[in-house]
Amino acid sequence: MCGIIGIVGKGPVNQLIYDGLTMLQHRGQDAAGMVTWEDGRLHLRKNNGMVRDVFHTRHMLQLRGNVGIGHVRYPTAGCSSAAEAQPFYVNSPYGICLAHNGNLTNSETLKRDLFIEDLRHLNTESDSEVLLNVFAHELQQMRKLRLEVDDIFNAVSGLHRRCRGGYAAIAIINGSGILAFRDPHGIRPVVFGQRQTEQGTEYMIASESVALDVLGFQLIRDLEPGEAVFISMDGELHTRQCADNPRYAPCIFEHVYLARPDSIIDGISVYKARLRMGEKLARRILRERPNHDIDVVIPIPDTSRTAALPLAYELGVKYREGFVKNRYIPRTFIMPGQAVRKKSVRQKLNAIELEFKDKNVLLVDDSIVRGTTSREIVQMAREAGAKNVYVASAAPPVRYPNVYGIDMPAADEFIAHGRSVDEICKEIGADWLVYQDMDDLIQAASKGNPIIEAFDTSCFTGEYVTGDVSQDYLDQISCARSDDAKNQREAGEDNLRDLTNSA
Ligand SMILES: O=P(O)(O)OC[C@H]1O[C@H](OP(=O)(O)OP(=O)(O)O)[C@H](O)[C@@H]1O
Ligand SMILES: NC(=O)CC[C@H](N)C(=O)O
Ligand SMILES: [Mg+2]
Repeated sequence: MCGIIGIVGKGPVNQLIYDGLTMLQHRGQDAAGMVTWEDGRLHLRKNNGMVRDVFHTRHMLQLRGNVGIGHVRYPTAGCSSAAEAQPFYVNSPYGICLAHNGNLTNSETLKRDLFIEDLRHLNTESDSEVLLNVFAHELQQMRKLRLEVDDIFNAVSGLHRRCRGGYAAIAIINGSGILAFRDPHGIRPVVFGQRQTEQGTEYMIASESVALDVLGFQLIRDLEPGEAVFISMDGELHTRQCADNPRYAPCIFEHVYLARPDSIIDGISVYKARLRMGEKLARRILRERPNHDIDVVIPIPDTSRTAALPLAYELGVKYREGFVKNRYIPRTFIMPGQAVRKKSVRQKLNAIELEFKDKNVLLVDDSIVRGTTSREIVQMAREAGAKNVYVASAAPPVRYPNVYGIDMPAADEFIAHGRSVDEICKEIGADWLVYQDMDDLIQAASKGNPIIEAFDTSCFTGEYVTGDVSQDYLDQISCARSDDAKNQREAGEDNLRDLTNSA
């Protein structure tokens, strides 16, 4: 769940893209990048780090032009090296840069095809470089010096036929304009909007509408599954459905955790969806424990706060912010490696003792994945003097890997894997644990837009909307991307760097 952005403006776009990327920072904290276009030249800056660390004044001065794209990365493929930061660039045909949110599930096959049949070299392990090269190859097939809009859309159709998985992407094609497309299930989000200036209309495309709001763009709409939007360098907008069998099935985890609450995704207010999750969870609690003895509801900041408030209200119990969040520690779930995640939960959250002392507290989180947060937090609540510690999760147990752009590759890393709810409760050290029902979660999201009848719920149900995720593939990613595998790889990379330095 990286963040992507693209702007065709009437003046310099570097500061707009920088500001937009900071609004999408919650989608990727590992690396950031931006490319701008100016009279046939592409200016690129990307590196590991948060947006504020990657772009310094000297870089911003270089990022000239009225058209550009940007990316914040949370790796789901390859490694976390700066070489895999995005946008990626390919010089032929035309000069293209691409920023990708999602994960391809057939990238190994595509890599082979690209090398053997399309004679293309890939320089990293990133699936996004694969996506860019597939697109570049499809465009090259047109054999045109000057591209027509239909050529570009036909290339996207060709890409849809070859690529599998989740992908929302924005590309800049030298001399032509900016293109965005969304996979045929619309798994990852993309919206576009416009704003009027004295020089004419400016267009913006982004992962989440919050980036448009803050930069003063009005939301036009979401891209539909399989659809593409193209905005020429001089600001003409075109859209086309490019997939043969598009079917809406967006990722429900965007509504649970990934997206900001002030975004609207596929016509659904994420904020309202979370409020409904809280209400539904309260009703479940009342069904299971009509005579509960909860004294106070305490959210686990940040994401669960939206759901915890209506939950407390429905229960008729006080809502108290018993944990204070250190605003300088970012999201822990998307940090790379268990040791840093665990340490960061302690640095991030601190208990206010008086809200816990001698009370039966209900701690509310949006989701429990590896259990890093809940294990620590339950212990902190006890240390703060709580009498009984209950935990409620606004999403059902996460038991299956995600393969569409969330880095949850190894089922045995999830606390709910192979455990009953009672066993999970024991594992996190709580006195009682309750999860949201799957149907309630789907209703909480779909009520915002009844047109969307299906969601990708794979991490809860093991049903993958693309219908082509084999056990073999799941075994492969578990092997390649588990925390252990990453640790080993990173140790190897350090050795390599040392060797390189000493050479
Ligand atoms: O069970 P776990 O593996 O710990 O994952 C789940 C936790 O991680 C996320 O919080 P995070 O700190 O990433 O971000 P937030 O501040 O947006 O809640 C999420 O909101 C849960 O609290
Ligand atoms: N989280 C994402 O969307 C990741 C994009 C891409 N698969 C990468 O690893 O860089
Ligand atoms: Mg959290």
